[in-house]
Amino acid sequence: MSTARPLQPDVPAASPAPPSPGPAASGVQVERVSKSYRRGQRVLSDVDLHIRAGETFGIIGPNGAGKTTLFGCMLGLLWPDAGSVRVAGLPPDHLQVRRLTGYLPERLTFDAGLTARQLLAFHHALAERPSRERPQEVEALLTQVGLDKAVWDRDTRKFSRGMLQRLGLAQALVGQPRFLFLDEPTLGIDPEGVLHLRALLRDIKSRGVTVIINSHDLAQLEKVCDRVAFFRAGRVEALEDLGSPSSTLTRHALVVRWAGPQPLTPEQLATVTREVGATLLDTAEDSLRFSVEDDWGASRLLGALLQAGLPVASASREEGRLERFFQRPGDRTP
Ligand SMILES: Nc1ncnc2c1ncn2[C@@H]1O[C@H](COP(=O)(O)OP(=O)(O)OP(=O)(O)O)[C@@H](O)[C@H]1O
Repeated sequence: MSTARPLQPDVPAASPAPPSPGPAASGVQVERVSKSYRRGQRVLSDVDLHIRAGETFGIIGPNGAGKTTLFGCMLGLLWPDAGSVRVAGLPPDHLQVRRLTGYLPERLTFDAGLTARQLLAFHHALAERPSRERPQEVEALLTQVGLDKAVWDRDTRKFSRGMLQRLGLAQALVGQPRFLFLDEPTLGIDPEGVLHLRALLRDIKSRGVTVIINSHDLAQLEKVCDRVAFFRAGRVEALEDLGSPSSTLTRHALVVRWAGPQPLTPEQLATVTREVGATLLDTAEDSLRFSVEDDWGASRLLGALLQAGLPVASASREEGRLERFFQRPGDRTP
Protein backbone atom coordinates (compact mmCIF):
# COMPACT_ATOMS: atom_id res chain seq x y z
CA MET A 1 0.00 0.00 0.00
CA SER A 2 1.46 3.35 -0.96
CA THR A 3 0.59 4.88 2.39
CA ALA A 4 2.33 2.24 4.51
CA ARG A 5 5.43 3.46 6.29
CA PRO A 6 8.81 1.76 6.11
CA LEU A 7 9.98 0.76 9.59
CA GLN A 8 12.41 3.08 11.32
CA PRO A 9 15.59 1.25 12.29
CA ASP A 10 15.91 0.43 15.97
CA VAL A 11 19.25 2.20 16.26
CA PRO A 12 20.31 3.99 13.08
CA ALA A 13 23.78 2.98 11.89
CA ALA A 14 26.55 5.54 12.49
CA SER A 15 24.20 7.95 14.25
CA PRO A 16 23.70 8.83 17.89
CA ALA A 17 21.38 6.54 19.87
CA PRO A 18 17.77 7.75 19.81
CA PRO A 19 16.47 9.43 22.95
CA SER A 20 15.14 6.95 25.46
CA PRO A 21 11.41 7.18 26.03
CA GLY A 22 10.83 8.56 29.50
CA PRO A 23 8.72 10.94 31.52
CA ALA A 24 10.20 13.98 29.76
CA ALA A 25 9.08 12.70 26.38
CA SER A 26 5.91 10.98 27.39
CA GLY A 27 2.44 10.71 25.91
CA VAL A 28 1.32 10.85 22.30
CA GLN A 29 1.81 14.12 20.45
CA VAL A 30 -0.11 14.67 17.22
CA GLU A 31 0.82 17.95 15.54
CA ARG A 32 -0.97 19.43 12.53
CA VAL A 33 -1.50 16.02 10.95
CA SER A 34 -3.22 15.95 7.56
CA LYS A 35 -3.91 12.90 5.46
CA SER A 36 -5.62 12.14 2.12
CA TYR A 37 -6.06 8.80 0.42
CA ARG A 38 -7.06 10.47 -2.83
CA ARG A 39 -5.98 13.85 -4.13
CA GLY A 40 -8.36 16.57 -3.00
CA GLN A 41 -10.17 14.39 -0.45
CA ARG A 42 -8.79 15.18 2.96
CA VAL A 43 -9.55 12.58 5.61
CA LEU A 44 -7.56 14.35 8.37
CA SER A 45 -7.10 18.13 8.41
CA ASP A 46 -4.54 19.75 10.70
CA VAL A 47 -5.24 17.47 13.65
CA ASP A 48 -3.62 18.56 16.92
CA LEU A 49 -3.86 16.29 19.96
CA HIS A 50 -1.75 15.71 23.02
CA ILE A 51 -2.60 12.52 24.83
CA ARG A 52 -0.98 12.60 28.25
CA ALA A 53 1.03 9.71 29.63
CA GLY A 54 -1.12 7.53 31.87
CA GLU A 55 -4.50 8.83 30.78
CA THR A 56 -7.34 6.88 29.19
CA PHE A 57 -8.31 8.78 26.07
CA GLY A 58 -11.38 8.19 23.93
CA ILE A 59 -11.91 9.02 20.27
CA ILE A 60 -15.52 9.29 19.07
CA GLY A 61 -17.23 10.58 15.96
CA PRO A 62 -19.55 9.60 13.12
CA ASN A 63 -18.69 6.95 10.52
CA GLY A 64 -16.04 8.12 8.11
CA ALA A 65 -14.84 10.95 10.39
CA GLY A 66 -11.22 9.74 10.15
CA LYS A 67 -10.83 8.02 13.53
CA THR A 68 -9.28 4.79 12.17
CA THR A 69 -7.01 6.81 9.90
CA LEU A 70 -5.78 8.79 12.91
CA PHE A 71 -5.22 5.50 14.76
CA GLY A 72 -3.15 4.28 11.80
CA CYS A 73 -1.01 7.44 11.95
CA MET A 74 -0.53 7.18 15.73
CA LEU A 75 0.49 3.53 15.37
CA GLY A 76 2.97 4.30 12.61
CA LEU A 77 1.04 2.17 10.13
CA LEU A 78 0.06 5.13 7.92
CA TRP A 79 2.14 8.01 6.76
CA PRO A 80 0.62 11.50 7.27
CA ASP A 81 0.92 13.87 4.28
CA ALA A 82 1.80 16.69 6.66
CA GLY A 83 2.45 17.16 10.36
CA SER A 84 4.03 14.79 12.83
CA VAL A 85 3.24 12.12 15.42
CA ARG A 86 5.48 11.36 18.39
CA VAL A 87 4.97 8.57 20.89
CA ALA A 88 7.12 8.93 24.00
CA GLY A 89 9.07 11.50 22.00
CA LEU A 90 9.88 9.13 19.13
CA PRO A 91 8.35 8.47 15.70
CA PRO A 92 5.53 5.93 16.09
CA ASP A 93 7.13 3.37 13.74
CA HIS A 94 10.39 3.35 15.69
CA LEU A 95 11.12 -0.16 16.95
CA GLN A 96 11.62 1.20 20.44
CA VAL A 97 8.05 2.53 20.32
CA ARG A 98 6.75 -0.72 18.84
CA ARG A 99 8.11 -2.50 21.90
CA LEU A 100 6.11 -0.15 24.10
CA THR A 101 2.88 -0.46 22.12
CA GLY A 102 -0.02 -2.91 22.27
CA TYR A 103 -2.75 -2.84 19.62
CA LEU A 104 -6.18 -4.44 19.43
CA PRO A 105 -7.36 -3.91 15.83
CA GLU A 106 -11.04 -3.75 14.92
CA ARG A 107 -10.71 -6.59 12.41
CA LEU A 108 -9.04 -9.53 14.10
CA THR A 109 -7.14 -12.09 12.03
CA PHE A 110 -5.23 -14.84 13.79
CA ASP A 111 -2.96 -17.52 12.41
CA ALA A 112 -5.24 -20.38 11.44
CA GLY A 113 -5.00 -23.64 13.33
CA LEU A 114 -3.43 -22.35 16.54
CA THR A 115 -5.02 -22.72 19.94
CA ALA A 116 -5.39 -19.67 22.19
CA ARG A 117 -2.46 -20.84 24.32
CA GLN A 118 -0.22 -21.49 21.28
CA LEU A 119 -1.09 -18.14 19.74
CA LEU A 120 -0.25 -16.22 22.87
CA ALA A 121 2.96 -18.20 23.37
CA PHE A 122 3.94 -17.25 19.81
CA HIS A 123 3.31 -13.54 20.48
CA HIS A 124 5.08 -13.84 23.83
CA ALA A 125 8.17 -15.03 21.93
CA LEU A 126 7.77 -12.27 19.31
CA ALA A 127 7.65 -9.72 22.12
CA GLU A 128 10.94 -11.18 23.40
CA ARG A 129 9.54 -11.96 26.82
CA PRO A 130 11.64 -14.43 28.86
CA SER A 131 10.95 -17.95 27.60
CA ARG A 132 11.13 -19.62 31.02
CA GLU A 133 8.25 -17.43 32.19
CA ARG A 134 6.18 -18.12 29.04
CA PRO A 135 3.77 -20.79 30.35
CA GLN A 136 2.86 -18.82 33.49
CA GLU A 137 2.63 -15.43 31.74
CA VAL A 138 0.45 -16.86 28.96
CA GLU A 139 -1.92 -18.44 31.48
CA ALA A 140 -2.00 -15.25 33.56
CA LEU A 141 -2.97 -13.23 30.48
CA LEU A 142 -5.70 -15.67 29.42
CA THR A 143 -7.08 -15.45 32.94
CA GLN A 144 -6.75 -11.67 33.02
CA VAL A 145 -8.93 -11.21 29.91
CA GLY A 146 -11.52 -13.65 31.28
CA LEU A 147 -11.13 -16.38 28.67
CA ASP A 148 -12.59 -19.61 30.07
CA LYS A 149 -9.90 -22.19 30.87
CA ALA A 150 -11.92 -24.82 28.99
CA VAL A 151 -11.10 -23.11 25.64
CA TRP A 152 -7.41 -22.34 26.13
CA ASP A 153 -6.41 -25.38 24.08
CA ARG A 154 -9.17 -25.07 21.50
CA ASP A 155 -8.53 -24.11 17.86
CA THR A 156 -9.25 -20.36 17.61
CA ARG A 157 -11.18 -20.95 14.35
CA LYS A 158 -13.95 -22.28 16.59
CA PHE A 159 -14.00 -19.13 18.73
CA SER A 160 -16.97 -16.76 18.86
CA ARG A 161 -16.42 -13.06 18.09
CA GLY A 162 -16.41 -12.21 21.80
CA MET A 163 -13.86 -14.94 22.57
CA LEU A 164 -11.63 -13.69 19.74
CA GLN A 165 -11.94 -10.18 21.13
CA ARG A 166 -10.71 -11.33 24.54
CA LEU A 167 -7.84 -13.21 22.92
CA GLY A 168 -7.01 -10.10 20.85
CA LEU A 169 -6.82 -8.09 24.04
CA ALA A 170 -4.50 -10.67 25.62
CA GLN A 171 -2.29 -10.47 22.53
CA ALA A 172 -2.22 -6.65 22.79
CA LEU A 173 -1.10 -6.95 26.42
CA VAL A 174 1.51 -9.66 25.93
CA GLY A 175 4.50 -7.29 25.65
CA GLN A 176 3.47 -5.37 28.79
CA PRO A 177 2.86 -2.18 26.76
CA ARG A 178 3.11 1.39 28.02
CA PHE A 179 0.75 2.49 25.23
CA LEU A 180 -2.36 0.47 24.52
CA PHE A 181 -4.45 1.22 21.40
CA LEU A 182 -7.91 -0.38 21.40
CA ASP A 183 -10.10 -0.19 18.30
CA GLU A 184 -13.73 -0.98 19.21
CA PRO A 185 -12.76 -3.15 22.23
CA THR A 186 -16.34 -4.02 23.24
CA LEU A 187 -17.35 -5.30 19.80
CA GLY A 188 -19.07 -8.70 20.15
CA ILE A 189 -18.43 -8.92 23.90
CA ASP A 190 -21.33 -9.95 26.17
CA PRO A 191 -22.39 -7.71 29.10
CA GLU A 192 -20.36 -9.75 31.59
CA GLY A 193 -17.34 -9.33 29.32
CA VAL A 194 -17.92 -5.58 29.13
CA LEU A 195 -17.87 -5.33 32.94
CA HIS A 196 -14.74 -7.47 32.99
CA LEU A 197 -13.08 -5.24 30.39
CA ARG A 198 -13.93 -2.13 32.39
CA ALA A 199 -12.31 -3.56 35.52
CA LEU A 200 -9.29 -4.64 33.46
CA LEU A 201 -8.91 -1.13 32.00
CA ARG A 202 -8.96 0.34 35.51
CA ASP A 203 -6.23 -2.07 36.53
CA ILE A 204 -4.18 -1.25 33.41
CA LYS A 205 -4.56 2.47 34.10
CA SER A 206 -3.44 2.02 37.71
CA ARG A 207 -0.16 0.68 36.30
CA GLY A 208 0.43 3.96 34.43
CA VAL A 209 -0.39 2.65 30.94
CA THR A 210 -1.64 5.21 28.40
CA VAL A 211 -4.82 3.80 26.82
CA ILE A 212 -6.31 5.17 23.60
CA ILE A 213 -9.74 3.85 22.66
CA ASN A 214 -11.57 4.31 19.37
CA SER A 215 -15.18 3.31 19.92
CA HIS A 216 -18.84 3.94 19.15
CA ASP A 217 -19.75 2.57 22.59
CA LEU A 218 -20.36 5.93 24.23
CA ALA A 219 -21.63 4.54 27.53
CA GLN A 220 -18.42 2.58 28.08
CA LEU A 221 -16.18 5.43 27.02
CA GLU A 222 -17.96 7.72 29.44
CA LYS A 223 -17.21 5.30 32.26
CA VAL A 224 -13.52 4.67 31.57
CA CYS A 225 -12.07 7.76 29.85
CA ASP A 226 -10.36 10.75 31.40
CA ARG A 227 -10.77 12.76 28.21
CA VAL A 228 -12.59 12.30 24.93
CA ALA A 229 -11.98 13.89 21.52
CA PHE A 230 -14.94 14.27 19.21
CA PHE A 231 -14.05 13.98 15.54
CA ARG A 232 -16.05 15.23 12.61
CA ALA A 233 -14.89 15.46 8.98
CA GLY A 234 -11.25 14.87 9.88
CA ARG A 235 -11.04 17.53 12.57
CA VAL A 236 -11.16 17.56 16.35
CA GLU A 237 -14.44 19.38 16.87
CA ALA A 238 -14.38 19.18 20.67
CA LEU A 239 -12.11 17.92 23.41
CA GLU A 240 -13.75 17.13 26.74
CA ASP A 241 -12.13 16.55 30.09
CA LEU A 242 -14.70 14.31 31.74
CA GLY A 243 -13.22 14.86 35.18
CA SER A 244 -13.20 18.66 35.06
CA PRO A 245 -15.95 20.43 37.05
CA SER A 246 -16.09 23.12 34.35
CA SER A 247 -16.87 20.57 31.64
CA THR A 248 -20.41 20.70 30.30
CA LEU A 249 -20.10 16.90 30.27
CA THR A 250 -18.84 16.77 33.83
CA ARG A 251 -18.95 13.38 35.52
CA HIS A 252 -21.12 15.01 38.19
CA ALA A 253 -24.05 16.13 36.13
CA LEU A 254 -27.13 15.62 38.29
CA VAL A 255 -30.73 15.42 37.05
CA VAL A 256 -33.35 16.37 39.66
CA ARG A 257 -37.06 15.57 39.20
CA TRP A 258 -39.90 16.66 41.45
CA ALA A 259 -43.50 15.73 42.25
CA GLY A 260 -46.33 18.16 41.51
CA PRO A 261 -45.91 21.81 40.47
CA GLN A 262 -42.50 23.45 40.65
CA PRO A 263 -42.84 26.16 43.34
CA LEU A 264 -39.52 28.04 42.86
CA THR A 265 -39.13 31.13 40.71
CA PRO A 266 -36.10 31.25 38.38
CA GLU A 267 -34.52 33.82 40.74
CA GLN A 268 -35.00 31.59 43.82
CA LEU A 269 -33.57 28.65 41.91
CA ALA A 270 -30.56 30.69 40.81
CA THR A 271 -29.90 31.83 44.41
CA VAL A 272 -30.15 28.32 45.91
CA THR A 273 -27.90 26.89 43.21
CA ARG A 274 -25.29 29.62 43.60
CA GLU A 275 -25.23 29.35 47.39
CA VAL A 276 -24.14 25.70 47.30
CA GLY A 277 -21.60 26.22 44.50
CA ALA A 278 -23.55 24.27 41.86
CA THR A 279 -24.39 25.33 38.28
CA LEU A 280 -27.79 25.04 36.64
CA LEU A 281 -27.09 23.62 33.17
CA ASP A 282 -30.53 22.95 31.81
CA THR A 283 -34.22 23.40 32.66
CA ALA A 284 -36.90 21.03 31.32
CA GLU A 285 -40.62 20.70 32.05
CA ASP A 286 -40.19 18.08 34.76
CA SER A 287 -36.49 18.17 35.57
CA LEU A 288 -33.46 20.34 36.22
CA ARG A 289 -29.94 19.45 35.24
CA PHE A 290 -27.09 20.67 37.44
CA SER A 291 -23.33 20.45 37.44
CA VAL A 292 -21.93 19.69 40.91
CA GLU A 293 -18.35 19.24 41.99
CA ASP A 294 -18.68 15.85 43.67
CA ASP A 295 -21.05 13.65 45.70
CA TRP A 296 -20.81 16.06 48.61
CA GLY A 297 -21.83 18.93 46.30
CA ALA A 298 -24.80 16.87 45.08
CA SER A 299 -25.88 16.22 48.65
CA ARG A 300 -25.64 19.93 49.58
CA LEU A 301 -27.64 20.91 46.50
CA LEU A 302 -30.42 18.41 47.25
CA GLY A 303 -30.62 19.59 50.86
CA ALA A 304 -30.87 23.22 49.75
CA LEU A 305 -33.54 22.46 47.11
CA LEU A 306 -35.66 20.57 49.65
CA GLN A 307 -35.25 23.36 52.19
CA ALA A 308 -36.32 25.93 49.59
CA GLY A 309 -39.53 23.94 49.07
CA LEU A 310 -38.85 21.87 45.93
CA PRO A 311 -40.62 18.50 46.40
CA VAL A 312 -37.71 16.42 45.09
CA ALA A 313 -38.88 13.00 43.88
CA SER A 314 -35.63 11.68 42.40
CA ALA A 315 -32.04 12.68 41.71
CA SER A 316 -29.69 10.75 39.48
CA ARG A 317 -26.34 11.06 37.84
CA GLU A 318 -26.79 11.69 34.17
CA GLU A 319 -25.91 8.94 31.71
CA GLY A 320 -25.44 9.29 27.97
CA ARG A 321 -23.69 12.64 28.11
CA LEU A 322 -21.38 11.92 25.18
CA GLU A 323 -24.43 11.52 22.95
CA ARG A 324 -24.72 15.30 23.02
CA PHE A 325 -21.82 15.53 20.60
CA PHE A 326 -23.81 13.73 17.96
CA GLN A 327 -26.69 16.20 18.14
CA ARG A 328 -26.68 19.02 15.61
CA PRO A 329 -25.05 22.13 17.18
CA GLY A 330 -28.39 23.98 17.31
CA ASP A 331 -29.99 21.10 19.25
CA ARG A 332 -27.34 21.01 21.95
CA THR A 333 -28.02 22.19 25.43
CA PRO A 334 -25.14 23.94 27.20
N1 LIG B 1 -7.42 2.68 2.57
C1 LIG B 1 -8.28 3.63 2.19
N2 LIG B 1 -8.34 4.05 0.91
C2 LIG B 1 -9.18 5.03 0.51
N3 LIG B 1 -10.04 5.65 1.34
C3 LIG B 1 -10.05 5.27 2.63
C4 LIG B 1 -9.18 4.25 3.13
N4 LIG B 1 -9.40 4.09 4.45
C5 LIG B 1 -10.38 4.98 4.77
N5 LIG B 1 -10.76 5.67 3.69
C6 LIG B 1 -11.77 6.74 3.66
O1 LIG B 1 -11.38 7.73 4.60
C7 LIG B 1 -12.51 8.24 5.29
C8 LIG B 1 -12.31 8.08 6.79
O2 LIG B 1 -12.27 6.69 7.09
P1 LIG B 1 -11.93 6.14 8.55
O3 LIG B 1 -12.04 4.65 8.47
O4 LIG B 1 -10.66 6.73 9.03
O5 LIG B 1 -13.15 6.75 9.39
P2 LIG B 1 -13.74 6.28 10.79
O6 LIG B 1 -14.05 7.54 11.52
O7 LIG B 1 -12.82 5.33 11.46
O8 LIG B 1 -15.08 5.54 10.37
P3 LIG B 1 -15.88 4.35 11.13
O9 LIG B 1 -16.47 4.96 12.37
O10 LIG B 1 -16.94 3.99 10.13
O11 LIG B 1 -14.92 3.23 11.40
C9 LIG B 1 -13.72 7.49 4.74
O12 LIG B 1 -14.32 8.30 3.75
C10 LIG B 1 -13.13 6.25 4.13
O13 LIG B 1 -13.90 5.81 3.04
